[in-house]
Amino acid sequence: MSLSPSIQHYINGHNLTLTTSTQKGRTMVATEYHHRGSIIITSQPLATVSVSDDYCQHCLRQSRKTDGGYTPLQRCSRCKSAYFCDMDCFKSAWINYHRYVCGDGDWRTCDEELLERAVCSLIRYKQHPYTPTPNNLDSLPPKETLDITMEAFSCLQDHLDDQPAHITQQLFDLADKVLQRPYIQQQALHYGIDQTTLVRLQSQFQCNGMSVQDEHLFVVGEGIYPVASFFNHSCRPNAAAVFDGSLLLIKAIEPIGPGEEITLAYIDIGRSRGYRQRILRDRYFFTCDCVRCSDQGWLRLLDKMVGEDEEDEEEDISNFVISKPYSQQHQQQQRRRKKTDQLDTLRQHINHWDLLTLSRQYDRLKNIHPDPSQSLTLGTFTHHMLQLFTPYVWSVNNPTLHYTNDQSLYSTTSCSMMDSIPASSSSITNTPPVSPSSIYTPLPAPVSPPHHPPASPSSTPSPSTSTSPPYSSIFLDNGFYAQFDDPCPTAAQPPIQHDYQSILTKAMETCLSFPANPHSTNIPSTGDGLLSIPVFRLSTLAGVHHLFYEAMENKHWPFAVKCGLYILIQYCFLYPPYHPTMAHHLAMLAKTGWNFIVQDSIREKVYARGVRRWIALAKETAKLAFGTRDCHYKEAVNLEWLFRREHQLVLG
Ligand SMILES: C[S@@+](CC[C@H](N)C(=O)[O-])C[C@H]1O[C@@H](n2cnc3c(N)ncnc32)[C@H](O)[C@@H]1O
Repeated sequence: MSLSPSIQHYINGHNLTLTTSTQKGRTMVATEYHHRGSIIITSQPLATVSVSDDYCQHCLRQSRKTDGGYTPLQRCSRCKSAYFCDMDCFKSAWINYHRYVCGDGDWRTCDEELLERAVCSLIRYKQHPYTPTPNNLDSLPPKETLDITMEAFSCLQDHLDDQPAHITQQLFDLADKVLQRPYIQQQALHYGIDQTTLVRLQSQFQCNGMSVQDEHLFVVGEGIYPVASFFNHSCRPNAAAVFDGSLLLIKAIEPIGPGEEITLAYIDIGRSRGYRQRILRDRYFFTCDCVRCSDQGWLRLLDKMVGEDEEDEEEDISNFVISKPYSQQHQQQQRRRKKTDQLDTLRQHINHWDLLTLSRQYDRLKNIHPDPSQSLTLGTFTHHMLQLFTPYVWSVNNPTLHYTNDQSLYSTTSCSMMDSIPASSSSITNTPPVSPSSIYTPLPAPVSPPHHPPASPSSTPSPSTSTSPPYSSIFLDNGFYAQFDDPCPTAAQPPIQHDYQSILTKAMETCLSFPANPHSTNIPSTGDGLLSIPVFRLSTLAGVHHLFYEAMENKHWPFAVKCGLYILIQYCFLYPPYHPTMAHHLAMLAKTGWNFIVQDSIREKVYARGVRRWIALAKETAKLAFGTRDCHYKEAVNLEWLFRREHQLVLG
């Protein structure tokens, strides 16, 4: 379907263009350079549904920040069941939808409410068509007016012909039900909105709907975002959707050059290949051919490495079946027992993992490898991969980060932090651990070219002869530099590749060379008397996630730090370095690490280096993934300030 001139103008005004391909349909392509962290375009919702009473039903914010702090949500005084930020949100919600359903006592499914809301929006638009003001036509970048949202909506793909018959029947049933609502019936008839229209709408929702997330990546609602729906999917996307309330922002998580397609991930890319393919096929009706899914793609080894997690998926699916036959129940019991056993084994690995010894042993100047004849433990896997990944995965990706041999690591006079110091922190004299409430942020269900020229072998300092190791710093572009006690890539051992793809490829090949790869039938012992576990597998990651939250709740920081480090390594494989999920995890790791060293007044320098690294990476990643107004960034700035202020006290 061809696009109207106003949508074309809107898209072109954001340095984008829509091309068409036979394989993917419309494809959003950059016409200019979009730098990493920039907002490519925003998208207004046509309709949203909040899935929790903790969020405003209109703007999907949890509570609104005012000068006096946070204002709690207000309950509708009539129905006492709907919550809103304030009178403005309440009035808008009332006009759009709430007035029809307030106090009617009916329970609606999410799909049903979304359909009703969308139909109400359509009717309202037909009643009051939008007239553009000259201002809107001239502004650059152009604003998303209501007619742009509605026009984009009118040409969304629907894949109605691809729907199986039984699903189409369900769509017809719901369409019937919604058309009988008194507040829809007459108006729908008047404007020619019939059953077929509603069936098509639902099919459009299926392949264009988006989950709305809060700043902690919790799903808080579902929404239809017509402009954002022009973007295609990739399991290695170069852009990500983040939300400011109900407004969707598409952010570049990679530098995107003119002519490059801009892609989002429709599903969690932390899931297995089988899971992703199934959802993309059943819900979006296509087979993904991205760099991770295609046999020729540079990331093709990843899914081989992390394996399938069919068991977990089967469990997810069978939880929806209310009455299960005996054999199914028995199978479920067995699976639960297996899961408990798996968690016990993981706990043993983590308890056995000596963080201090392994941190010193796997020093980046020593070229220590785990024994290739024995399977990896969680600890040896994590420390071995840490050598390859951090901070190199970030530094090769970001031209504003670079290395130096500056040795003024602990000097508080070496740079000005004043711009970043939070006003409230200046009076702190004795720093407590970071408030647990700010750290209990559950994970979601459950981010180029080389910038460092390869060094000639002769320029690589030898670890054994080097008296002053080539420690490195990373400069952040706001004038502050966060220094890393890590050798420059040219000096690090095992050798660091000089571009992102090579780092990941090398890491995947390294992992797969160990006997504990997920496809080994006969996994040897770990050499530590521990049961072998498939360390790179997604089911192991899921287990460690579980233990991470458990440890944070119990304020068991050393245990939590180890889980957090392992999860970080897995995320380095699964997510691009500036992906929101990565930023969120780094923020938690930084807080966990800080609590670890502060609570027990730990003085080991190797720990301080680690914590400083996580804080700096959390700040850097949050800034680009979410922006500087986001809570992750502000928390990292606070932590950074605390760290610099307190490290003298903590470390002596
Ligand atoms: C949200 S729309 C994206 C825009 C769409 N290409 C269009 O023309 O409107 C989702 C649909 O686009 C197509 N699509 C998205 N990503 C794709 C991909 N990586 N490969 C093939 N088709 C894709 C599928 O048909 C999917 O159902």
